[in-house]
Amino acid sequence: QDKIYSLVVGTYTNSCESNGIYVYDFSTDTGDFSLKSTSDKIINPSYLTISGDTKFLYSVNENGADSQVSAFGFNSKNGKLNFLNSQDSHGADPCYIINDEKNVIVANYSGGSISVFGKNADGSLNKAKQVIQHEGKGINAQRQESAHVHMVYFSPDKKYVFANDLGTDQISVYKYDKNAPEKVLELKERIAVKSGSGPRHLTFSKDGKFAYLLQELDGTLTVFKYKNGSLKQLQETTIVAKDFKGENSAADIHISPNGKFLYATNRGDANTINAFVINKKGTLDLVNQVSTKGKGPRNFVIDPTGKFLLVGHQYTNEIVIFKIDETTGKLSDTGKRIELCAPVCLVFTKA
Ligand SMILES: O=C1O[C@H](COP(=O)(O)O)[C@@H](O)[C@H](O)[C@H]1O
Repeated sequence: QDKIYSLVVGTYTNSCESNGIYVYDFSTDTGDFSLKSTSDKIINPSYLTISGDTKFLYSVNENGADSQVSAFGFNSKNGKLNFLNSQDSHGADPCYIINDEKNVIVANYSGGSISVFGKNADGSLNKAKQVIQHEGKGINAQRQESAHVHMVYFSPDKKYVFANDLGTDQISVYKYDKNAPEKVLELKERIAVKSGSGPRHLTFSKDGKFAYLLQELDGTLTVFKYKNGSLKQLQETTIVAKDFKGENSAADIHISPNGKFLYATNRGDANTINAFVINKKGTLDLVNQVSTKGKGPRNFVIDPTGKFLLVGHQYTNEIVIFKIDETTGKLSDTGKRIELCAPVCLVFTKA
């Protein structure tokens, strides 16, 4: 019997014809899929997050200075979305969103800020209860002219929130108090990373002892030992091939559910994905680099059973489905494609 999960995809709606959010059934036995529902037409729900009980979905609506954050009721069986409400994002171009049972937290890229929204019992969102403005710049005049928060991410124990700022080359570590009426986030420290590298996405090892940071502007991949909100650098490697010439635009990073392999993508002129083995010390050994078979691999996801890796291509308008070799970590193209406009965020949840 097939194991079926829901695959939920957030898209841009301003570059081609898209309703916004698309929900598919996905078989982790075969890699086959079928569309089961879409949202009504909404503006650029490029990033989304689903509540732990799968009853609610929260998305950003990237729209310059007029950006919003939206709440939906979600039926993970039939994929139906029921719009609840929207709130001002309090920062231009929100590009990452996370949630727990109490709050929704958003990274505003162009605005360089973080906003925290309390949840109501019916899943809808209150107005922002905390907005933190990052300040500063970096050495890359075009891309680092001001703060650009690219990701907010819970620590494995959810006691901290990490905020990667591409504009200032810093990871800000915030203590997280989910029950606080206003001051949910309190700055613990700011960690400087390589100048001009542009911190973008990070992930933690399965045992929570290591963190892996992907830097967009130069393709650096930094490995840290992690404990109680503190990061200690262990290794600095790269996703850029030695002979590569062209623009880098590193994008996304994830670890396989068995904890053995780490994958990271590069956009720009590369459009590649690197596979690494995570060794016992938490550091990375390169397995190989392959083409993602499209342009603009903005995000990717690994199915919950670890058999398939799906890459969303923002510019070639399709999700490419790779099979993972569970012994070596190598990817092979299944030839299966999900065609849709400008896919960005891919999330698996129970069906
Ligand atoms: O300038 C912008 O950049 C952010 C981040 O884009 P990314 O492709 O590097 O992830 C984007 O979310 C926003 O729409 C855009 O205005």
